[in-house]
Amino acid sequence: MLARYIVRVPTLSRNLATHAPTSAVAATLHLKSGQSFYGKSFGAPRSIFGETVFSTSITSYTESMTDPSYRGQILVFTSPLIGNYGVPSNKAPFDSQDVGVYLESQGIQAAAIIVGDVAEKFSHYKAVESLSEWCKRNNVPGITGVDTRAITTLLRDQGTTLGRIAIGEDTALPAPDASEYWDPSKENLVDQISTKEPYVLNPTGSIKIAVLDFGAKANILRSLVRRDAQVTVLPWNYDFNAVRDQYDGLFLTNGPGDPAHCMEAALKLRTTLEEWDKPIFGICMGHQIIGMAAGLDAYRMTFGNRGHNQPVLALASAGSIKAGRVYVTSQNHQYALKLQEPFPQGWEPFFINCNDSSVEGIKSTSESGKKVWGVQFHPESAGGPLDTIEMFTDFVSECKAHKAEFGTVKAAAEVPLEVPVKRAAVAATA
Ligand SMILES: NC(=O)CC[C@H](N)C(=O)O
Repeated sequence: MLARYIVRVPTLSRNLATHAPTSAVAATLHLKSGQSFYGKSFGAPRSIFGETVFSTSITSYTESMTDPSYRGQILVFTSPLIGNYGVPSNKAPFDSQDVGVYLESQGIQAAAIIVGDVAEKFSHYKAVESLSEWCKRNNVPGITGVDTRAITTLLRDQGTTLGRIAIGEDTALPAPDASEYWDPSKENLVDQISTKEPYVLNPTGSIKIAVLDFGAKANILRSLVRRDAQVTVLPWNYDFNAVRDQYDGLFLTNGPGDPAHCMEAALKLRTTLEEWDKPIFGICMGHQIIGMAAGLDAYRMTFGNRGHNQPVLALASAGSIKAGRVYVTSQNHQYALKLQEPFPQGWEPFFINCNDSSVEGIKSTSESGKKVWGVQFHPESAGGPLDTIEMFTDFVSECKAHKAEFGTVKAAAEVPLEVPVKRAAVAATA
């Protein structure tokens, strides 16, 4: 009888037995601005360079670290204890209904992580390894035992700063010269991470959405697939205009680095906006590209916004979004669109950040006759709140409505495939 009152915690006891303690190997974070922070190494014993940023998220370190937008960045977590629920398996069955991974991409994207106190013991029913073991397997270094509040205060005041993580023997070396620091914002990180070849997810979906991949988080693709969209993922600089009429909508994803490297995509999108009237939705980098195509400028913020608690005020209503409401959002960005007066013809601000008044969204005006939205935050969360997840439903519904009214027109690119067959058939019967 009593057995049913006994709570069983099998994963806890198993993990406690298998988890190794943090090494006593020294690790140092050097900042280009001259400060150094001394702690202990965990994860891979590898010295690296990167751009030092902080995130105020309390949970979801696994999702943040696999978010391709963190590529090249040394991620400082302000939450003092990280790792206590371990790391789940990243394997998900590739059944065309899902996207092949459980987390946000194949592996860890951040260059390194910095935590106040890494949890050596972890407990979660899905956990298969510790944060430290996962970092080691992915060749990603970590530092624990440093004052992350001090680092965060510095970064908040002086802005995102280039950094160097020195591990073990390298900690005896002097801090690098300013000229030695690697600056990821000088590189086209999107080109490194974007798919090289187009591929299709959920081929039986009821509407066809093309996705320009700037470094897509898996949950963006999942959020479309789960709304019954057939998703064609295209390289970031793909000539979408050549095939656009095969699709019922266009989606532009998040992505790492400076959006200026993606001007080529923004210019192509300008043509799309001029000549194509189907729904378009962009998130984060995708939103910045839409803004640049619309004629807005993007600028580098001091320390950006990274965290899962960013309040944004809706300035306009559209679909599930109601003007005047505040939504709490998940964010990870360093750049933003400049608020300008007046806004380009046919466009209006959609959301504004309640903390720093940065532009959080833009949309086409109702007079423009278009259905185009971009948001700086992440409605798909992973991690973070789902306040704005219905924006995906809004987008898919708009694509379906457009298709119901006008149908999907076959593109010129498809014609050569069909025309010879039809001609041959006609010739044979003549
Ligand atoms: N998450 C993103 O897409 C970020 C966009 C861009 N890399 C920025 O930092 O602003």
